[in-house]
Amino acid sequence: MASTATLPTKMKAWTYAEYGKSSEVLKLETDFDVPQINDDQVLVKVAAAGINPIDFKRMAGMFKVTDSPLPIIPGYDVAGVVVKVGSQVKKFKEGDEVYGDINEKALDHPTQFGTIAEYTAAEEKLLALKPKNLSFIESAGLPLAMETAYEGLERCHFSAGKSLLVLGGAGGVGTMIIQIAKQVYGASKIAATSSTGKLELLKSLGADLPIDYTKQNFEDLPEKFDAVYDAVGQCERAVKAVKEGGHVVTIYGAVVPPATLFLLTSDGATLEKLEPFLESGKVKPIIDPKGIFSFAQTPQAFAFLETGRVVGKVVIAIN
Ligand SMILES: NC(=O)C1=CN([C@@H]2O[C@H](COP(=O)(O)OP(=O)(O)OC[C@H]3O[C@@H](n4cnc5c(N)ncnc54)[C@H](OP(=O)(O)O)[C@@H]3O)[C@@H](O)[C@H]2O)C=CC1
Ligand SMILES: CC[C@H]1OC(C)=C(O)C1=O
Repeated sequence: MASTATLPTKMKAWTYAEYGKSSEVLKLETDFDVPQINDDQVLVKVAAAGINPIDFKRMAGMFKVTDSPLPIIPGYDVAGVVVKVGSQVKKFKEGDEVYGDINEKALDHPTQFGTIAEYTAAEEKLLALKPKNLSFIESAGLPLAMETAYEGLERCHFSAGKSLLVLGGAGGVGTMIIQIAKQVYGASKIAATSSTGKLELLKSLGADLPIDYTKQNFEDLPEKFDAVYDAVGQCERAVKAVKEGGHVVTIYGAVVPPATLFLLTSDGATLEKLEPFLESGKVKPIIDPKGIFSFAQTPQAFAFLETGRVVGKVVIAIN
């Protein structure tokens, strides 16, 4: 048990005390309180933090009604080392290398103390042991996007031999949807959309039919799909591409029946379920070649993610 004397009481953290654009409100604090942990939580020394669009949407105040109080440390995804465990914690001990999305419900009072900091706290049920073959940086980019990809396929009742259309195949979620549909579920055929320069990436991930949305409208194709997973907010068009009796899920924007919108539930058990596919390399973390930033470069990391053109993930190396 680390004596509390060996743990600092203050830490560096990127925070915002008002809602707004990341370029205007993000500030580096050097004496932020290290989070106190509850009995069912662990304290993690952060090695890397993954950022997601929810981070800058929340920062803009899109979800302030159900948010935690300001000032907020952004960041949902973490990879790091357990340095303290609560009295009820069973799964982890000090020194364990862990990762996860620290907010069980993305919009229901996400924690004030996010992951873009030297330390963060999380319920043990939201975390899993980091896959041994992946670095902290590779792992930090996985949790929220991979859990969203998996949950959406589950909600589509996806299964072996079925066909899938992915709208937005090159992003953090889309790159996971393609791989998981192929490697975990055994999809018979995967079509996915991106702009011209990312089509080869889609094929490398397992897409049989990459669709260049700058040249083709997927809904005009004669082929229809057992499931359509919309990760870009094109629900009205998505429902035109599904087979009779098929399923359409969306994770963003207006919902058009029979599609359904869902918000992911963060769960360490999902990470554990997918671990064999990560450790075997069948499912790989996809980080944009320009997507790794230092702690000091956090504003630049957000600026890059906010372009909406990222391939896979953006990750911030912290320790
Ligand atoms: N409901 C939920 O639980 C969740 C919702 N989300 C939301 O889902 C969306 C996707 O998240 P995430 O993958 O992290 O986002 P990213 O920022 O990683 O997505 C970037 C990618 O989107 C692609 N893209 C943008 N527009 C289109 C388009 N019209 N057609 C096809 N591809 C497009 C880009 O490819 P290109 O440059 O080729 O256009 C780019 O590679 C976000 O709005 C996010 O807020 C995410 C996670 C959970
Ligand atoms: C309503 C979708 C919202 O929730 C998450 C996690 C996002 O990224 C969103 O846009």
